[in-house]
Amino acid sequence: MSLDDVLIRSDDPHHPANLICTLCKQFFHNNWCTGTGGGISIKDSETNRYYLAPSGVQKEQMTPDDLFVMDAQTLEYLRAPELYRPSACTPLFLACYQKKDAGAIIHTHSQNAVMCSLIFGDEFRIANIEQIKALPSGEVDPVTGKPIALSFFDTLKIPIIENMAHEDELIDDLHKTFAEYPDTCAVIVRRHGIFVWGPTIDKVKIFNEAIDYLMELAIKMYKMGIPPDCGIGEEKKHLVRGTDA
Ligand SMILES: CSC[C@@H](O)[C@@H](O)C(=O)COP(=O)(O)O
Ligand SMILES: [Zn+2]
Repeated sequence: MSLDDVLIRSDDPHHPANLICTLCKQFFHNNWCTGTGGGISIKDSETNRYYLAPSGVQKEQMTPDDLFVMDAQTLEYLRAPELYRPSACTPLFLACYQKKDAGAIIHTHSQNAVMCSLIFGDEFRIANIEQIKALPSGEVDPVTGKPIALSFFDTLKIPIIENMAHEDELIDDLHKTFAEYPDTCAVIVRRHGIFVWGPTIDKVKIFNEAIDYLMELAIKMYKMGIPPDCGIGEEKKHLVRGTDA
């Protein structure tokens, strides 16, 4: 096998080159990555390489041959398919790798993220919902060294930044949210979608699914007049009568 092949060929379904393609197919069917929008980048921790999708392609139709591979140390491309440019989101993915020590990043154009960005101001908030427990609090257990999840009684807060004409123009606001929300694992981009990151692709997939569930629920609560971050038992006094049949 040539070096080019070695970078992307594996029988292991969990190899980053295979996983990016499999997950993008799944995300297409969730309406998260359609019409070329959205994408995934995964770091291979063993080889210290970033796997990146090409730009402007139907993400659900990608094969490992279409992927870019970058050396995480030198940031040089080890593999760059001639036909393509790397994803426009590459600078944002690199920021998550470098500043958040991410192992993978998922970007979707989820309509739930877009709707929440229209409903909320600078911050998406939802509280006291069981699914919140799938998300990290940012704290680490001093004894086990493992990350501590949010509690049922916590409020999930995700910053919302304004969209720009080009992805790379989001970089300053992304860095600002890293400073202002050191514990967040996601940023919503208004009228655009969401970026979610975490230590491994398995974790990021869980975070993205949990956040999307919570955004969908928040939209339903909002429609019923219930503030998504209202306290337990407070919902009844907000409920818009006659719309809950
Ligand atoms: C439908 S265009 C979407 C892009 O502008 C971008 O936001 C995006 O999500 C994917 O960019 P890409 O360069 O194709 O990886
Ligand atoms: Zn996008």
